[in-house]
Amino acid sequence: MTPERRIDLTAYDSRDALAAALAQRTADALRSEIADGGAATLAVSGGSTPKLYFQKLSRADLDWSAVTVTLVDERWVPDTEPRSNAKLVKDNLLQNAAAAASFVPLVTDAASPEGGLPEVTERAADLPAPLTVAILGMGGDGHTASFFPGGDRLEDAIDPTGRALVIPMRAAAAIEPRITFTLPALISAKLLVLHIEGEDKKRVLDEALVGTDPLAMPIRAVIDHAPRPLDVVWAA
Ligand SMILES: O=C(O)[C@H](O)[C@@H](O)[C@H](O)[C@H](O)COP(=O)(O)O
Repeated sequence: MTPERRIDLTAYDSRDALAAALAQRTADALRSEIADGGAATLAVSGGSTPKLYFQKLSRADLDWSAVTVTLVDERWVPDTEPRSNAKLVKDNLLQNAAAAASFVPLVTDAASPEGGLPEVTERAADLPAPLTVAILGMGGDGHTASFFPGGDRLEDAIDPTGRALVIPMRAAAAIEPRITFTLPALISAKLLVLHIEGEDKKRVLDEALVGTDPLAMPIRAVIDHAPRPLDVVWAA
């Protein structure tokens, strides 16, 4: 029996309204965590969707010096490259008030994510667990993070019982070699949100909700194993 696939979808009238609301929710969660424990962690995705959200969040009034920002996943390229998620975050999120945040990159000087894995694992392990906030995106093939269909380490990455925090990933659709937080690391976040925009992505989500194979559409692994209905924010 396929587990009932449950999501909690919030549709916004505009991408601007979505970005403002998601920035507010993120800031509230970070403030609350800082008030409780003195520090907070935020893991964000790359790609084109989150740019406006980053720009709005960068102006949030909170103690950014107590926040560590990292990435849900990364392309294994220098942070000077246009394809770098670290570059996207530095150019759009680590600006304004958020410039005071710490940033933990997922790329090292190693030639490959496999070679850099020990150091990246150490960086991830040094972050307070669980993540305070993790913001996921989704590709048109139903990938999220670097959980790509056909990925060489996909089964390990989406194993809900896996012990690895981060894992290398190679897949035709990924273009570059990748490094990604794993499913257990992401679904344990105190606030986990899937941020998608456009009619096409909504159709991809609808398809993911009716099918069953997480290897075919890895977003299904997040939906199936998240400890509560996956929080989805969408605007046309
Ligand atoms: O490194 C990445 O590309 C992301 O982490 C990836 O998982 C992204 O969220 C989706 O590919 C959606 O990307 P778009 O927002 O560009 O559609």
